[in-house]
Amino acid sequence: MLSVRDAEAIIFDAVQPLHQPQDIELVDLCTANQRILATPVTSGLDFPHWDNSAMDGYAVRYEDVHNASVENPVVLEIVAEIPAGYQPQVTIKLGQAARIFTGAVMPNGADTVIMQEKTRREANRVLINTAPQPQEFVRHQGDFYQAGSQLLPVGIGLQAPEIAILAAAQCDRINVFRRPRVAILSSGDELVTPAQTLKPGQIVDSNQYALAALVKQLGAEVLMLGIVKDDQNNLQKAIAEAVSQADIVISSGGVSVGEYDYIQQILLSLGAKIHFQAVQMHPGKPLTFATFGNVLYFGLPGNPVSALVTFWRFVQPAIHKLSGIAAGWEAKFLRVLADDELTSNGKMETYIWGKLHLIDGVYKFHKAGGNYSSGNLINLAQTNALAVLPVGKTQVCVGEEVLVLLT
Ligand SMILES: Nc1nc2c(c(=O)[nH]1)N[C@H]1C(S)=C(S)[C@@H](COP(=O)(O)OP(=O)(O)OC[C@H]3O[C@@H](n4cnc5c(N)ncnc54)[C@H](O)[C@@H]3O)O[C@H]1N2
Ligand code: MOO
Repeated sequence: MLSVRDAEAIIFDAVQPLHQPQDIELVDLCTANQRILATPVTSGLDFPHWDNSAMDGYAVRYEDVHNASVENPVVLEIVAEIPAGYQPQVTIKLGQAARIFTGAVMPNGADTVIMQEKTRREANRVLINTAPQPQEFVRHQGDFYQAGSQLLPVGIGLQAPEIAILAAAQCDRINVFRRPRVAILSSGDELVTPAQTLKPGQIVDSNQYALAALVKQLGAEVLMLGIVKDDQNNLQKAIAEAVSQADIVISSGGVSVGEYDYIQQILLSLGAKIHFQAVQMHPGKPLTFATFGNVLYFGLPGNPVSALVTFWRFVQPAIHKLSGIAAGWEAKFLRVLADDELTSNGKMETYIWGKLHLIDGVYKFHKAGGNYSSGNLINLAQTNALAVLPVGKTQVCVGEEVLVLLT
């Protein structure tokens, strides 16, 4: 059976990131958070724009103060006060200083700033009682970056620091990649919506709502296509429509070997390339992955926990890669200590849901209590990680290191 690692490689290989010109859209800086930059950003200005003070204090000539000490303070005449935001009009001559504030432009003649705490003010004179380093507390024009230098490359995720950089560079409209469009449908005659009255044998479609929440959290657009009955015509129509509208189609249910599990046949009849139909993992073995050109199709197992585990392990990284991010789309694993004994039959890569607790600065994995069934949603609530036992590993003891996937 296909290993999880090989399945992941097949999926990544099939993902074509949204890098075409038609995938680029212009957004306001205020709505750019979490978007992916689509064109590089270059600075039009040096930063800092001018030589300026890094402290509230006095702008002086180093040659005046380089021998200052508590025993031999230097007395300078204050000839100007320079608040931030103004162009100084004076030139500081020998024996002179300017009162200056953090961020204010350095006046001509001055090359060093003495911080306020190292001085004593006496009317229009200042006593300097410490020798500074040459050019101390002056931020020089272009120290941080120069006009023409690239500030941000294509493919990075925009968060607070990048947004600050864009604002400082006066980029108030930014090219980003459009959000991936993800269509979700649930298949099964037994399914009803949460609002419908349950008849004997029926089950509420919870997968669609959970998957939609996960897709939205990743910043992608969701198209909820509802419940599709296990009828070949209905399913064929629904999948064809989903493929025409979306970059990724996710269905859940109908992928194992039951008589009514039509999905594989339908995918083939619609011209899909089916890459695999099972993965050596538990839960989640009956996972189908197919492509229609650049459109990805994930047929997730119907069992609610299996649907979420396969989403976290495979669909989430695929959405990340598709979104145009340049690096770091892979599933993220942490090495932590097990706080419970974890077991597997050793035949499948086994995913055990639970919670990471931070104890004395060390993350410990505590498995969820109750019944571990891929049909039982209840103990998945409030979990934040999946411990992963590789094929062949049947037991992880308390205190042993284990790899966890953050969810
Ligand atoms: N003979 C075999 N039977 C099964 C196998 C197998 O290898 N051989 N694999 C089992 C495993 S493992 C899983 S997982 C399931 C996957 O089955 P399907 O993907 O075909 O899903 P369904 O049969 O449609 O449903 C399974 C289960 O999940 C419930 N379900 C389905 N959709 C939803 C939904 N949208 N929201 C909530 N719950 C849903 C459904 O009612 C069933 O209880 O197959 C095993 N069988
Ligand atoms: O692999 Mo299934 O996904 O156990 O319920």
